Amino acid sequence: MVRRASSVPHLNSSGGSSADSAGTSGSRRGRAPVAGSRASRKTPSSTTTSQNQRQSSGSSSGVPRSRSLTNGMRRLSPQKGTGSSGGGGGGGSSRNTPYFLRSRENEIGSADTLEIVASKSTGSEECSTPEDNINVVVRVRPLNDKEKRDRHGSTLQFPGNGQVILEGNDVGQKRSHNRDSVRVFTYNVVFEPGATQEDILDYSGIKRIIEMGIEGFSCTAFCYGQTGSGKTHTLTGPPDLFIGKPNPKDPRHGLIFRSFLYLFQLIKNRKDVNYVLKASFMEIYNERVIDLLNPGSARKPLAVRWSKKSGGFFVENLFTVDCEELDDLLAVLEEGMRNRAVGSHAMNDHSSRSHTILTVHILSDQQTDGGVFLSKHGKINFVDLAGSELTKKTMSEGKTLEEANNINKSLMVLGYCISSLSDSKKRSGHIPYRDSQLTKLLADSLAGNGVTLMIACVSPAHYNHAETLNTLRYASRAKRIRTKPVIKMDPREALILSLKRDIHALQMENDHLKAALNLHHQAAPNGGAAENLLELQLDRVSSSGGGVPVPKVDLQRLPELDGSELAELVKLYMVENESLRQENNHLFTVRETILRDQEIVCRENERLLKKLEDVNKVCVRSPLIPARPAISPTTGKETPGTEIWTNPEPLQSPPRADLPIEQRMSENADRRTDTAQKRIDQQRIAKNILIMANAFRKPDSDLAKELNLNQEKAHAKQSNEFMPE
Ligand SMILES: Nc1ncnc2c1ncn2[C@@H]1O[C@H](COP(=O)(O)OP(=O)(O)OP(=O)(O)O)[C@@H](O)[C@H]1O
Repeated sequence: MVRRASSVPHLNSSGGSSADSAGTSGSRRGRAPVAGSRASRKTPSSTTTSQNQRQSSGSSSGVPRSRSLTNGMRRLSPQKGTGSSGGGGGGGSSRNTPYFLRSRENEIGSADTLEIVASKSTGSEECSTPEDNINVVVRVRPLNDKEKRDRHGSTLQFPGNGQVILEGNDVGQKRSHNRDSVRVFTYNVVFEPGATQEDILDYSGIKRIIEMGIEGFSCTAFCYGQTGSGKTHTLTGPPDLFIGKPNPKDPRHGLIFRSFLYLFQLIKNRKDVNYVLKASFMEIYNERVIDLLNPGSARKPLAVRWSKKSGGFFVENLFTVDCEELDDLLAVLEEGMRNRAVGSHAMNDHSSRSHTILTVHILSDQQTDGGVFLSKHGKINFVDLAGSELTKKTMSEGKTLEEANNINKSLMVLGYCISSLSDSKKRSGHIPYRDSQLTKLLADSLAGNGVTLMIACVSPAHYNHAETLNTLRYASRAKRIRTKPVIKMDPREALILSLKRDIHALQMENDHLKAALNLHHQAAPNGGAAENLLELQLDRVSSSGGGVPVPKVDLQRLPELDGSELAELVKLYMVENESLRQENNHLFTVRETILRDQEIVCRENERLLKKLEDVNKVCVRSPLIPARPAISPTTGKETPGTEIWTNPEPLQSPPRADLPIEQRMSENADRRTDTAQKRIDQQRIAKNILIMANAFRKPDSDLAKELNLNQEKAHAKQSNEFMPE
């Protein structure tokens, strides 16, 4: 039986355009004035809207504002497993660990680690990033009441490290001895049955997806799994949340609701960017695409077409609603949830009978430092797939059976696509996207230029062993798929931005090197040959960099420039760029010389230390001569006589196993970025130069003491920097 909302209030339409039609190129968009609330919003910012649509939009149930919602979110701290979960039976080692386990490999790139690299040679409009694997996490739901009543045990164990062990299906005495039937799967994160909805927000990688959506990437989060495994629960929470006015503080709210809060939080903090949000919500029911924001009484299906311009499929005439406020996005979610096709069968009272796709388009305009405007169009798809089902088990018949067949068929096509994409040999061949509406619309997320998170939902119960195994295999295959996320932007803007970035980076590098060398210059005013050498080098550097004129352009007028002027500007930038590069090369040569000198001094230093140690030993052995005061390797202060000099102990980081689990988890996630690495390198260089400069200044007798202390401090500081923040 299919239940639907009887009345369907309309929301603002984007003039019947497709989801793809929310183009961005070159246009300026001001942020629409923030109206008091969803109810008070009368006029859509950029769309034609009929009167009844506006009224309906205004009449949607009110939800409190983002501020109060955000405040209502509690901070997560690792929790212990509850007895009620029933999952993870026999897992032993994980019983008292947090529900989420460590991430195993690279997580999907975050907005801040993904450097935008515009293709300068072609002026391509795609700012690309390195290839990335699809991020796959697994969520295991708790045993439900019926399963507990029927005494279904758990078939899953959680050894940690992103692993899940599926026991054999041969329930009974042989189970634990039959090693062949035990399978181990590894994912980025595994959420055990006790994991909360907030855990999924915090640890699944969805936050990065949202950040990247804001940065202009095309992102997708989708839930896959058998019927009743918790997909809808994970994405939206239980269905009764959407009956009447939802309580924003309800801890059962799913990932979509929480993602909206996070999205608005991020947007609020970016005062330098103008954002325009639009949303659409559709379902694929029996291979027909229905607009959940405007299903109409006949639920007329919409056509899925190929767009030459965007190089992807899109749904024609899909409603796209302007969302100026959080409330508007929440209204879209509520509306779609009310209109989607839900049915009941033996395994789930509220089974989704369709695949749903909720898309949030994020259009942004940002003025860069140089006055250039950047327009980007990111989007985030939340996909709730209908569950695969064994019709014998669900006892589907009639309409429900037809739905089940369509669901299984489209999931099978999705499976073929995933399987082909995960196989490096088949990947370049034919991928059967066109065989189902679902795969057409997910094509970009799976193989294209998007960033994708797959949440595989499974049941721990023994009687679902086969389905759980299927899902885990499906998820493992998906994990092997590699995508290459790109930001689409205006080619002119991309080229100029990229050149300006290069110049900025080179200038920083240049300034830093100059500062480091000057430091030495000041530290050794009466230095000898080395100082002269440095001065010579610096003179050479400044004379080589001085001849290039810095282009002066009114960057506000950049869009008005014609082709030749623009080409001239680009040429100037490139010349400046080249000159800075040369200057930096010179500076690097100077640095090399200094480092070589430093090495010589270090060797001398070691020789002196050895000598000092020998002298100390002799002093200690002699009953007549009191031992010389020694220098503490840790404090650098003199210590009483009997103590002899010892080389400092190497600094040791604490054993990893002693760290709490969230720190072990963050060790992977917080791995050092290239920028951080560069910063550390720069600090290291500066420190070395300083040490050497001081060494030149001091008389020989102090050399050993001074160098040793400085090196020790530098070492300790560097070790600290290597620890995750
Ligand atoms: N992690 C969980 N914690 C508590 N209850 C859960 C969890 N996951 C699922 N459930 C409950 O299990 C039942 C089935 O979940 P849900 O409807 O989300 O499954 P589904 O995978 O979306 O199924 P279908 O494919 O049939 O739509 C619901 O009653 C839901 O509240």
